[in-house]
Amino acid sequence: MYSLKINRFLSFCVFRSDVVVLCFSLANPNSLRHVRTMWFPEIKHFCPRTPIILVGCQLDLRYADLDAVNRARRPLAKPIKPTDILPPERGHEVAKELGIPYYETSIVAQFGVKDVFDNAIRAALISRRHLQFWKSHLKKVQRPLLQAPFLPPRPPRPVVGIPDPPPMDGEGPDSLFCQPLCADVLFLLQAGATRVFAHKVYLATSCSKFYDLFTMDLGAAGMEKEGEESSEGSEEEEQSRRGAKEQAGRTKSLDIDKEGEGGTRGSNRLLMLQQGSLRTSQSDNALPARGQYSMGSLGAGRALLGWGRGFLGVYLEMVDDPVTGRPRLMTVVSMDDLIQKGPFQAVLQYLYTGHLDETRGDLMQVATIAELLEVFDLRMMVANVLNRESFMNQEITKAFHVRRANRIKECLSKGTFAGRQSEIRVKYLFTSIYLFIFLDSVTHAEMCALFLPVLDVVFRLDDGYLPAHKPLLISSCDWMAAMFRGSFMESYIEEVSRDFSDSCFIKARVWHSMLRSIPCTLSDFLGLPAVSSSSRKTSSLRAGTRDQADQQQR
Ligand SMILES: Nc1nc2c(ncn2[C@@H]2O[C@H](COP(=O)(O)OP(=O)(O)OP(=O)(O)O)[C@@H](O)[C@H]2O)c(=O)[nH]1
Repeated sequence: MYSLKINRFLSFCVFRSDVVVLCFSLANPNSLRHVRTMWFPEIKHFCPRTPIILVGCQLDLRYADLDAVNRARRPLAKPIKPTDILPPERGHEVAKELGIPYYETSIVAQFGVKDVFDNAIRAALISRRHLQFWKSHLKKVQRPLLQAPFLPPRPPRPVVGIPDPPPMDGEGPDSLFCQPLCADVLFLLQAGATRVFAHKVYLATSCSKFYDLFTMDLGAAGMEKEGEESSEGSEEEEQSRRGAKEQAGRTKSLDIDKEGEGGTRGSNRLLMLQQGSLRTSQSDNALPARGQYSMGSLGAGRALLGWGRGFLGVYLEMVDDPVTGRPRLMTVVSMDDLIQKGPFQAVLQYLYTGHLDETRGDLMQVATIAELLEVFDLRMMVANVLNRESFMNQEITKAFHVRRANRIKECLSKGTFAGRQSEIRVKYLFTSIYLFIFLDSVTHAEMCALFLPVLDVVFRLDDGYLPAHKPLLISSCDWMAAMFRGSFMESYIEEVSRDFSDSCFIKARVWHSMLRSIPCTLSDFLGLPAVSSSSRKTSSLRAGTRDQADQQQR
């Protein structure tokens, strides 16, 4: 009965047809089997001369998420299994066996429908040409053509799972100070015999003295001027000399170890700096060889006489990184010979962490240096220890962090470093991205926004550039630390463009993985207008490497 119905149907539909398009589903192997065993023989039986083309439908299901497809189907519909999906070869094999052309289509992907109709027409016209061979307009008709392959849709991005980093409990900055990876400032103590590496971003956010020092203009012109004045013996020079003497006198009065020739050597160096030379103690064997810390090669520097007690001069120089050994441009600060390494390191450590090792035997020297650097809360901590009131120091440590945060907020509200539109934009980029990384720390985010001059890494994202601070990233994130420690290319890549001559670039994917998020674009992610390629070369970003820019200009 069933067969009879089909025969009637076929004889009705196919009779006198020009072409038959025989379809099956690429997600149903039975439908292809029926093509070969039932439909093709039946059609051939009723219309032996009618051309047939074979069409595999629902091509998109070959690349689709079948779970999602099955969920969207009717509840009682038979679910499609991955084994149901037919590869292209199966259709081609059957078509070859039957001697007919083969095409694949998808309505959903809008693929192949035109191919089917174009080639069905060709097949029909070719068939007609056999019957009406004298008709000239049929001579140029082509046979059905091969179908161009389907370009599968791009697969979804793989989900990269990264576990949460272990909690650092404030040890990050401490260990960074002890192992100064990516240091960008070098303190020369004891006429260069002792070197202490540090990170500007930590010092500048905790101590206004260092903030002033690192944001100081180190133009060579200033140096030359000082030199000229020195040779001319002007009034200002006299005043400056007097200042130097007073300074030396003040320094000598400090309760710091005065053993050896420190005082004399310090005075000599003060005099040399006064005369406009930062080639401190070239004759002093304690300084590194190769003239590494003379400012001859870069020429950007300043004498700091009269600027602050304990400081002799500051200049830029290429210095080998203490961890990776690769040369980096660093700010070299010559300190007075009377400043001892141990207490000075204790002060710097406080500026990183807000903590003081109360068991130290040199607390008096620590207090003295803290006073020199105007770190008065540290001085108070020492006083508390000496007065057996060290229980109060916890509050001072808390206040240290709060005060730092407040100071940064105050600067933000005043618009420090936010002179131009592009700078403001960069500032907000900073804030957002650091908030994302240091989820628990608003302080970091805001201080990054402020300290454009100490930027040292630029992330290249899909739709813009994001400058940042390596020390903060390293001390707060193990992966960042691993990346910059030297094992990865990112730790030593230098310079992709002249604007970021001390920068390294990291691929957006790395950054996205770090954030455990795959936003389309940075601006989508942050809800901000994108930083365009033109605006990425803004002066605000150049401010990140202002030192180098000054250098290049000169
Ligand atoms: N994923 C996918 N589904 C398709 C495609 N073409 C048709 N379908 C689905 O297949 C089912 C049947 O489609 P129809 O066009 O009705 O097929 P038909 O052979 O004409 O069926 P009848 O009208 O019952 O004769 C519908 O649920 C369509 O949504 C395709 O290219 N891709």
